[in-house]
Amino acid sequence: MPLYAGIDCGTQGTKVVIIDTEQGATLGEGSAPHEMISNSNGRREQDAQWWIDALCLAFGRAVKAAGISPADIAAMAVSGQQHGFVALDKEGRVLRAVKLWCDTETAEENDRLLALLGGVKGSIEHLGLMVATGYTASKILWLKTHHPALWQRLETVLLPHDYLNFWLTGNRVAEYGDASGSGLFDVRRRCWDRHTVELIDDSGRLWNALPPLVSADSLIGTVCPAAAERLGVNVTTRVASGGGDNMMGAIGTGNTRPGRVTMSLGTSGTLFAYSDTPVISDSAMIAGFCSSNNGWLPLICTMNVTSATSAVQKLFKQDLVRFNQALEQSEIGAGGILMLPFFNGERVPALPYAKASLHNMDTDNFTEDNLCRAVVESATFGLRYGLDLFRSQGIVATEIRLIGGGSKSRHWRQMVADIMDCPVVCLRQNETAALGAAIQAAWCDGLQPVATPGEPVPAASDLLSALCEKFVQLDESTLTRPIPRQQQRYTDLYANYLALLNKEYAQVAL
Ligand SMILES: Nc1ncnc2c1ncn2[C@@H]1O[C@H](COP(=O)(O)OP(=O)(O)O)[C@@H](O)[C@H]1O
Ligand SMILES: O=C(CO)[C@@H](O)[C@H](O)COP(=O)(O)O
Repeated sequence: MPLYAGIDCGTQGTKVVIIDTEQGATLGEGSAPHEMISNSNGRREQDAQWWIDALCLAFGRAVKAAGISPADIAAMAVSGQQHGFVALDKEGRVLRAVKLWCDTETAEENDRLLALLGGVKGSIEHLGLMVATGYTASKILWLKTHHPALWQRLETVLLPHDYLNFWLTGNRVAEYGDASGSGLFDVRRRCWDRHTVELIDDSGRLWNALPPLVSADSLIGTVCPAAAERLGVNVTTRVASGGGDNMMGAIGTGNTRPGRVTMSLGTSGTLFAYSDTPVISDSAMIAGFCSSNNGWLPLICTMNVTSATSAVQKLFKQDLVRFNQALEQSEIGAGGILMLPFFNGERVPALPYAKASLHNMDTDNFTEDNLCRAVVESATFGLRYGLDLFRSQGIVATEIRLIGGGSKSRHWRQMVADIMDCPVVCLRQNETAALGAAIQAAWCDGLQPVATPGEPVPAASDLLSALCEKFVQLDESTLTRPIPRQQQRYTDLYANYLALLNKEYAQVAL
């Protein structure tokens, strides 16, 4: 049985999807949550061991749901939240808690690095993108500055998905798509950028700590005995390159060729579109990352989507049913309340030091329902800001493929359609990053000459298209079109949001 597993280590949890390529079916899914260490300095960290424990739990649940023996899984791949910094010592021990993509404690180090690179222009010249707070590079400079003793023990720099690959196989490698979000990688030449690396550290320690790069269509090894025992798989189970979660979300939404736009309403909000050629945009806010199918993936990321909505949900001790009720019961515009949802600083626009704020409250509109609506509207306005940047680069969205936890809410889907003035649709398989990883595992495995003895190895892009065709299906029941009256109302409200943003952050070029 040709079975493949996809593992997605997201911010809030790990999800696993198991597929059967012969039947073209998803057999089972499992998930397990993660904790987060945070403080008001912008610290956002996780213990790498939590990911392994969640992986094992979610994997076991998916295997059980699929009703298969894990020993029958031919290959697997890992998708991971981007930009985290896993620092390993020589023995493969993790040196400290992992700073995540949403950590803004290293904003100062990012400012320093950006200045050393020669500002936005210099950063784009060297890397093809602007280093942003949240990327791995400033976290490395932070470790060197604040923890010199740990710095002396740094042997390898890994991203979250690379670390899980290391746990699975014992191999320390990186893959182009995820590596392109490190801030140490030249997206045009697809290699580590020595100049940037040496601005952080010219002793050779950092350069030597960067793992070799592999292309997205590679297998990186087989499962090592310790991991095989915990997962119940064979030591012959192959592990594919894997990639960043947005890169895998692109595969899992069929966004593997130009002309499609995916939007994710996860802990972060993202917007991305595939390109066959490097995308060095006029706007430094668009990150021209590489994809995890050997192309490019221009991407916009906002830091406050379900992280912001869950903060309000938690405040009112609501479950998701009650939260959605609040969206249903409140009116467009939240009675006039406007929020800037920057609980966590922000990447797009580049406001790493920003804090969230509420505006325009009076005794009438200050209700639980309005506050719930205000946070969802503001998080969605943040993505509209991103979509306008895409549109200004000629990236056309005629239909948005909507993924991430928030896309499960029909009220939120309607809001996205109205605010973006574009139809939106979800996928039948909601865990698109985990599905993308499972597809990538099948893809890499299918490209091996030994996989189908005697038969020619298919062209890489043909095989990937065929797999996407088989597994990526739109859920037509979620197709949501803009409602003209609501869309018009949101045009005005979005203008108010932009005016507020400009007023509050006039000192920043927005
Ligand atoms: N029906 C829903 N309505 C609103 N928000 C939802 C709904 N279902 C899930 N979510 C939000 O989505 C979040 C999880 O999103 P997800 O994309 O899985 O996160 P990540 O990949 O960043 O870990 C949950 O914490 C919750 O806030
Ligand atoms: O930083 C980015 C993209 O540049 C984030 O999108 C992370 O990759 C985290 O993703 P989720 O946990 O929200 O899926």
